[in-house]
Amino acid sequence: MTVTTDDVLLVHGGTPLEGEIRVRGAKNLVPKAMVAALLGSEPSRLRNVPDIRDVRVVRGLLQLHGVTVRGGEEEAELVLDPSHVESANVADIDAHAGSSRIPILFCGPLLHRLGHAFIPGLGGCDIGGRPIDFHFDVLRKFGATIEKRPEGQYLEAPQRLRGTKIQLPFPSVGATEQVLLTAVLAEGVTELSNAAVEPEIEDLICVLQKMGAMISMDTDRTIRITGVDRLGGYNHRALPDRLEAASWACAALATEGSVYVRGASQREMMTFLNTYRKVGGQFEIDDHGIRFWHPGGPLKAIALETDVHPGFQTDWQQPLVVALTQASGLSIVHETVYESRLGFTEALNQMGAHIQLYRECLGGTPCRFGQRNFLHSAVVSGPTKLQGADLVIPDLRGGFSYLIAALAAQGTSRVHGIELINRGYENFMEKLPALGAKVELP
Ligand SMILES: CC(=O)N[C@H]1[C@@H](OP(=O)(O)OP(=O)(O)OC[C@H]2O[C@@H](n3ccc(=O)[nH]c3=O)[C@H](O)[C@@H]2O)O[C@H](CO)[C@@H](O)[C@@H]1O
Ligand SMILES: C=C(OP(=O)(O)O)C(=O)O
Repeated sequence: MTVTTDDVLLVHGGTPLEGEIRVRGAKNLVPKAMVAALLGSEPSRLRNVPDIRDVRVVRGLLQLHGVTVRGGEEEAELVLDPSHVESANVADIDAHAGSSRIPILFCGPLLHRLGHAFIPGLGGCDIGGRPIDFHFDVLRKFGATIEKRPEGQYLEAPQRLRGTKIQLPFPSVGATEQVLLTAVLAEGVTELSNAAVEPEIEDLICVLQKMGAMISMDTDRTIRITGVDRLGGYNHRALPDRLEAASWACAALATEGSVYVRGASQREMMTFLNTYRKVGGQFEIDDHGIRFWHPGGPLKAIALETDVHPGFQTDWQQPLVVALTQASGLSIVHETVYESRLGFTEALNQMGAHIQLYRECLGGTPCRFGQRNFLHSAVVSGPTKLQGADLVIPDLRGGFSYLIAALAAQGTSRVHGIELINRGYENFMEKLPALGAKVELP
């Protein structure tokens, strides 16, 4: 990884985080709702949009495809007008290669509108192989053809895409969204089984329904979509970012502080809240947010298994592991969604944590990774005193976890690669000092 000095944050640890911050719309919904606007024949309004890099990347991609994107009347509102997509002269799409995972979701909307699509190489966090085979299998079932080219994938729809029956091998969030964004304008009915049902997917379904789509969700992970001929625009307030909210909750716990997260919502965080309580963290919910705090005394070790919704979300795992280094006893963490999401613990060990990784499934449920030699289980023994260190951010949540560890540690840490955190945490450089964190740019 290339590290530049202007991408470094000095963190002087040992001060509890105290105060209030606000979370806006979810990183894992907002960019997809923006892509959905491409399906409409009228402008859409998206509210509660965070100023994060993944949103800026998708804004750039949409503009490249002829969508006019401007601020709305409300603060944090975007108005997306797709009237000129057909006449857009798409150039320089390669500049977006590696920026995020969202370009793959342009396939369905572009195939419907233009009959073809070009998808550059994808980015996103390096936490596993992250193949896109389900996406392409799904698109072929709708009738698309796909040609791999050195600079990306070229897709064509020789005729109108047709609804189909699909069973996902794993409830993939991205592949479920791919099906939704493609099926809504396809001819006939699509039945998707083993779908992901994360809150951000439900919110995307709400967006599509507002546009005129016909979608029903059964309790057994089956989603049925009846294609329509035309979709309008939407006016939607994005659901709050439950992942960012949980990150601040873990920061409060690990630094023995108290943080009110304005905008956090209980419904999407129930599983996290139960786990937080098991560890010994406390929270109080009101109509506008959730206050999270460390009540004093020892935290409790727990057994934790990540899973698809409604299980414990994998993106909550890394920040919580930092808090578990402060719990008394042995915590067991079994990561079942991404095969390489525990590598970030090596740096925590350099700070004084005791975390041992295992290839076996240490949770109650054997997962896809047990037989495949991946270090995907961890035993965290605590409590351990953390010391400041030189840290290089490996991925988005791992990066925020390093900030938490540096804030909880004695002494000063140099955290390299902080720009990556802007992908998913709005204004974190302002939020940290607002909570009393002693941070400075060198
Ligand atoms: C932008 C966004 O919303 N990112 C989220 C999304 O990622 P993303 O949509 O990429 O994650 P998926 O749910 O698709 O991935 C889950 C698992 O399925 C596998 N898989 C996925 C697609 C595929 O074609 N083939 C395949 O094997 C992946 O390698 C992984 O092991 O859901 C993840 C799981 O909740 C979250 O951690 C990410 O924050
Ligand atoms: C894994 C994540 O995101 P992405 O899919 O965008 O890499 C994340 O938000 O933790």
